[in-house]
Amino acid sequence: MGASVSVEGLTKSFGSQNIWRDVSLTLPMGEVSVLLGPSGTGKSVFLKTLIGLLHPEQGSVIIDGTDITKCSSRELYEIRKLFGVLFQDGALFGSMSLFDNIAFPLREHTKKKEDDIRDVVMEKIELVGLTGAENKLPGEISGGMRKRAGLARALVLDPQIILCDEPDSGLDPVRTAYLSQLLIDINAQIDATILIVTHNIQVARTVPDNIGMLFRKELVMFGPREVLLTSDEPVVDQFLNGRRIGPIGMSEEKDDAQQKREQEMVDAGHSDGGTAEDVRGIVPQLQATPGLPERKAVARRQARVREILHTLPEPAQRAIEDSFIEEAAAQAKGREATRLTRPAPVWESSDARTEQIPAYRA
Ligand SMILES: Nc1ncnc2c1ncn2[C@@H]1O[C@H](COP(=O)(O)OP(=O)(O)OP(=O)(O)O)[C@@H](O)[C@H]1O
Repeated sequence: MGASVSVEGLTKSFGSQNIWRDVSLTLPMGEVSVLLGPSGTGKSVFLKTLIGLLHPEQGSVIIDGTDITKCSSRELYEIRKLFGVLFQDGALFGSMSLFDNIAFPLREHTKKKEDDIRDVVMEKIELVGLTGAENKLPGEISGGMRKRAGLARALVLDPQIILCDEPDSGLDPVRTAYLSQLLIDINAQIDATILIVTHNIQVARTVPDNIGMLFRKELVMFGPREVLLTSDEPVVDQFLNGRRIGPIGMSEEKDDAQQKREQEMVDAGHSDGGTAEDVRGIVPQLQATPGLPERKAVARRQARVREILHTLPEPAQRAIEDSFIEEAAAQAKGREATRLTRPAPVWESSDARTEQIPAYRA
């Protein structure tokens, strides 16, 4: 089971520039969460604060019972072993091969022999579809490959908490789909607590159990996907629909005059940049690959939603109840697919791997 992550009253500034203030949330243990927000709202700063790379001015970050804003550097070193982090740029050492980059945490934090390290590293390299590229330097491969190498490195210590900063940026849609499936499958297998920062609306709508939104230096909302995907909160609505109309502007927040001008243009027939269809609503969540354990996170999240269902607007209640029925049907189909086929996950069978994940090849 993943470790718990709880932040309370967190405030971060750089000099006189306040990034966000009074952020409180708990990442539900063993569930997948996504953090959204316009560029520059401090999502990466938030991830770095969770692992103690940046120090907040106020508030606490409790990881597995320890407040890392106040603990000793020795304790922080131990706590960091719980984490696997995929940084935005992959953060690989430029002078080391991919193999050595991925082996680095094992050599640094464990006493494993080189043979065992090789087994773990090659397993993770296969998992992310980089077999054959292990001797290359980061400068010799594409940005998407660097990203996948960063993910392999984030997974080598079998982390209880996985933080991914824009894992999909620089990836094509097919690889993004594989990556989304991979994160869901990892969660099904080890029940890790996962936090993903992304701008990808498709990922935000189909992958996480919980969604949070940073805007105007505050955490606007954080909660189960059912609640956010049916929310009328203007910022959430605008962001999930990728529209210009709404409180989010190109640089900072918009003033009323600009909002009015944009609304007039849309009323006159000019596209607002979103799709014609309203993409809000609860779309089915990605299921673990048939053959893997069912995700325990789903039942835990639905139980939380049931507790607050009566507090939500009527249309949201109806949409959520329908989504529960759909989810139960999808899970039943998954169980049936498992019973009929019992396929190994794609990366566990070498034959299947070559057949099924060519898209991950270098
Ligand atoms: N070490 C630092 N020193 C000073 N300012 C910083 C530092 N790190 C980040 N910032 C500032 O904090 C703000 C938030 O940056 P951050 O990278 O967290 O945004 P973000 O929401 O992740 O953006 P994007 O979606 O574009 O990646 C930016 O104004 C950035 O310049």
